[in-house]
Amino acid sequence: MTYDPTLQKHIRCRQGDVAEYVMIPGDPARARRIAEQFDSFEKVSENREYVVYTGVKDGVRLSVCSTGIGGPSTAIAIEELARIGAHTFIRVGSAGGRKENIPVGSVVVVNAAIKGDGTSNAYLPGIYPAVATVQVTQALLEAARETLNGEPCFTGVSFTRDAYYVQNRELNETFKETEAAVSEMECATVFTVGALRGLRTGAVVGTDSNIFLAKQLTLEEKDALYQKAERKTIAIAIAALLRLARAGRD
Ligand SMILES: O=P(O)(O)O[C@H]1O[C@H](CO)[C@@H](O)[C@H]1O
Ligand SMILES: O=c1cc[nH]c(=O)[nH]1
Repeated sequence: MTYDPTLQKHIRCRQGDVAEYVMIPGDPARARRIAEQFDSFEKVSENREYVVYTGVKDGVRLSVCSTGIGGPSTAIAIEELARIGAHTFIRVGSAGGRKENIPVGSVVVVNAAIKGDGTSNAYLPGIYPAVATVQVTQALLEAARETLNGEPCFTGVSFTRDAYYVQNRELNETFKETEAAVSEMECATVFTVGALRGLRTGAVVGTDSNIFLAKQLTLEEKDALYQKAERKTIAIAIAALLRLARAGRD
């Protein structure tokens, strides 16, 4: 077998396999649903939590790579994708709403993250903020305006954390007074790895729950609302990447 130094250990992709513009959902099944929105696509690889598709949408080459749950596997995906040519990343995620005015099934463009995870802090000291790239956030907001036809789109900070089933009541209450809109497990890593490696990053999430709502829904009700939001997040992320690709990288 010929040795290919560009073959990446975890995502099992090599130079040429992925586009410069990549969507990075956590869930491998969502990666497939994203690729299905392209005009054409092929599965490039599948290994562990990583499944990679590359295709074309409106003449623009796009890829999608699932990252699994949490910072460690997400950082690996971004590092390896960047080594084979990707430079602009949009996380297309799910998240829990963290404000009473954010119903389940909402769309939220995340512009920064609280570094409550381990991975972002392993990359850069805690005092360095996790912030999305301005151009990517702008493109997401413009795409949301164009795609949602007047339906609401929230913007705010994500509380990124590692322990899904641990709630820190005190922090939750403190963050209620801030711009923290959602909680999830990858944005801080995405933004921090991007900052350190010279990559452009952004995020759009659909909410699948909200611990602050007085009336809690059943899992089935939440799933149904999330599915609708997910379709919107996918449309927004694709439209944003098309805008960014057409504008070129400055
Ligand atoms: O739906 P994804 O993108 O995986 O995102 C959220 O869902 C997972 C937890 O259920 C975590 O990865 C969290 O960040
Ligand atoms: O981390 C997450 C992801 C989705 N929904 C949540 O409530 N938390």
